[in-house]
Amino acid sequence: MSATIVEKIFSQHCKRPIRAGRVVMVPVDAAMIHDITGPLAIRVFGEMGGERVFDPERIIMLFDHQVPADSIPAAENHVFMRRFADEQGIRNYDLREGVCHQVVMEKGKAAPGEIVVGTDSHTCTYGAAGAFATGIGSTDMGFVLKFGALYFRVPESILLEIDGTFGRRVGAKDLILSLAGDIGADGATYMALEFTGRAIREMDMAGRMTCANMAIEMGAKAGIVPPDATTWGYVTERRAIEPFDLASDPDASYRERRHYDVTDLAPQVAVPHNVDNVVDVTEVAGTRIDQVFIGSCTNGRYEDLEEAAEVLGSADRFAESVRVIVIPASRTEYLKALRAGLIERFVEAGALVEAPCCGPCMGGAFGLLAPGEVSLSTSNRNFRGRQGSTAASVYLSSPATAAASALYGEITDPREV
Ligand SMILES: CC(C)[C@H](C(=O)O)[C@@H](O)C(=O)O
Ligand code: SF4
Repeated sequence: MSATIVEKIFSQHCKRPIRAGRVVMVPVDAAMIHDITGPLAIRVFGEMGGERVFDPERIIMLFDHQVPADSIPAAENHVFMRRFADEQGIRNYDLREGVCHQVVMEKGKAAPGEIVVGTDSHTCTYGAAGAFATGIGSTDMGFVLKFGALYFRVPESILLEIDGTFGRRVGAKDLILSLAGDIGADGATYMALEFTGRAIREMDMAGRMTCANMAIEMGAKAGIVPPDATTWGYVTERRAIEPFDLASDPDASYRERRHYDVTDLAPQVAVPHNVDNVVDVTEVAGTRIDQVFIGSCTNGRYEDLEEAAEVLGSADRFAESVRVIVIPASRTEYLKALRAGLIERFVEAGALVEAPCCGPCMGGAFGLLAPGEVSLSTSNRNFRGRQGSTAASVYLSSPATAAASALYGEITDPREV
């Protein structure tokens, strides 16, 4: 019987054929917790009588939302989590390595065919590695920490066939914003989005991560890119694993099949205050902005910084009227950008370059907006109040559009720079 890639992943974990709609208890291959959601998960683990975690090697703990600690309660959370890591022997790597999703991917902790959970909604990012990855609540995570397994209702899938080739300065972020605009913030609720087609096949891992990352912005349980040579190249560089075939059967049963072509796609912008409120950049060009944020688990990779630096070109400075905040998503990405001279260019041009963390993305740590201020951000959410005052406005775009806009102090079409 034919199956989607998601049904195959669940079937392999259950060792019997499983189709969408079934509720099954499955073992997870890895579990990620961070500084905001981790403490509650650890407490639930304790309340369940948990003494030892199911496997310290499969648990990834990271600090990213509030680092360095921006309040005494945040510092207390960090202490609590460090103590738990020591007690349990959770020693994957430095807790301050960077934004959780970037770190899980770059350390090879998610691989094709695996099931990975995390107490963060953008855990779906690891679908770029061909894993079924999804965000779960801290209570569920308490159970996972103890038992290494969780109940799932196996989701139906929507097949996205994305054809064409991107125009100059248009890419993965523009695609995923346009999909959010078309499908809507709740258009894929509890489904898996399967990304296929030429535009995806030709996309690098950074772009695939940007796409999978935002599956949740359409309500999806997961986003997944069937593994190909690009995926295996990335994963085998990071862990010892033999490539194998894993793809949906051509006659698999989908909830829906949708076709798109990126050839004529313009740079996209999500306008306040919803991610699915998406327009071509030309419709909002000229909107004055106070802050630009280039970073986050959506667009804080080396490739994103390179895209922004390319738009900056040989210009002396970003516009005086704009605060430009650049945050590489991890220490590894930071070092790559540093060694390539990108960080130097951003600092010369007037940007504030911060150490890897979530930064202003969630308005948690710093970079907050005052009432009436406007931000353009390469992150994934522009909800009211997300980056500070509820009377501020957040627009979302690609790194190229963000850099072009930072140069002129207003939303700018990067194709014109
Ligand atoms: C803090 C965390 C629970 C949250 C999430 O789950 O996504 C955050 O990362 C976000 O982006 O809003
Ligand atoms: S960078 Fe933003 S979206 Fe990503 S995990 Fe951090 S707060 Fe959430």
